[in-house]
Amino acid sequence: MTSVITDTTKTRRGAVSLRKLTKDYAGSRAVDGIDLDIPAGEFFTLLGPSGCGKTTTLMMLAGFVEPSGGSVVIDGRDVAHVPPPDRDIGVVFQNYALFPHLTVFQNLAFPLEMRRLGRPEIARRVGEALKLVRLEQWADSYPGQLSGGQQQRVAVARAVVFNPPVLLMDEPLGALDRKLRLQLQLEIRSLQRELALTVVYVTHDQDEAMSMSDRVAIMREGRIEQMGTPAELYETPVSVFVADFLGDNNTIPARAADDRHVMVGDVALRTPAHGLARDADCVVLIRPERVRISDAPATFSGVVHDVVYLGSASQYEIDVAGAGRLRCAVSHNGGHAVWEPGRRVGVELPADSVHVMPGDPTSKKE
Ligand SMILES: Nc1ncnc2c1ncn2[C@@H]1O[C@H](COP(=O)(O)OP(=O)(O)OP(=O)(O)O)[C@@H](O)[C@H]1O
Repeated sequence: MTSVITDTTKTRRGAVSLRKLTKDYAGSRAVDGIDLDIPAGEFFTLLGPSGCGKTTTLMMLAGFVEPSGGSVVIDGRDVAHVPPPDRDIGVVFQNYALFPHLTVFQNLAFPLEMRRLGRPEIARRVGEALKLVRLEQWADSYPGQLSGGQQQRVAVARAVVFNPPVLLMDEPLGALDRKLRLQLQLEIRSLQRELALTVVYVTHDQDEAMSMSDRVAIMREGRIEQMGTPAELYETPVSVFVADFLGDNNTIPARAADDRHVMVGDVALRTPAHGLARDADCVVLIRPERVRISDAPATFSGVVHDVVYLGSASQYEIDVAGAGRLRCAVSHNGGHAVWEPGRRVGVELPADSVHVMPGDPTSKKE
């Protein structure tokens, strides 16, 4: 027997577009004119610090929050003012939101009854959805009899049981412990691929965003600061905010010299062209794993302040003249050299690993 759920998704429904989407709350702007195109079948994540407008954006997509302006278009249809049940969108929240007095089967049947499907069809679809999340044997249990992870799998099954092309998820794994979270990340990703769903996912956890998403939008104060694949965001951040939000980062105050150099203290550091005015204040960004240290003389000279053994790598803190205290991660490929605190080392900041930008070096992720 062919699956109703997988059959109909082959048509690739689920393209989502937001145009100048805005939400004002009593004089303050929570979402500030967001433009976004998410192709059908993409796993797209809104990532950002608390209060940046992720949930408000998602709720406008779902229809639970009325936009102050702009449009929400799904497969060419503007749904900005269409009630939630008529949008054909599945939603999963952090706090499962299952009906405690209904069995797992009845929870899943609910959205199908709302859509007035017949009993045999409901039984078939609920069976398929439970199979997808491997909970067939729990059909007659109540949510309170299930673990947190199982309850969230029921919530996911309930959100896809009526075969929506778009699934919205707001911090769905936030209440679970780390091990379970990693397992459910994999399960959600494989379910998304199997059903060819468009997923719009909200999280403030950068690792979760990086490991699950095709593309990520980093939000800041109601706007999208940068959008791209996880690798694009990590490798070529457009701002200190993005670089700080995704992964660890050294932020070094500098001054523009010419098109190919910036001054870090007294040292002229070669960098890619950056187009800053001569003598302009700027910052040099470099990831800890890109900082090179050695016993040989190098562009910079530093003294090891501290070293932490992390198993696969050692993390050094090095006081570098003119650059301040830098973090440097040295991975252990087989053996590894250990530089003790107090040891003088040569430090290189390779030109292909640094980003130079105007910016506020005090900007830190929350
Ligand atoms: N119902 C509301 N009434 C007034 N202000 C609101 C309301 N909902 C959200 N806000 C405000 O809008 C801004 C964005 O909130 P939102 O919940 O979308 O952020 P978020 O990025 O999802 O944060 P978090 O990760 O903490 O959930 C915040 O300043 C918040 O205080």
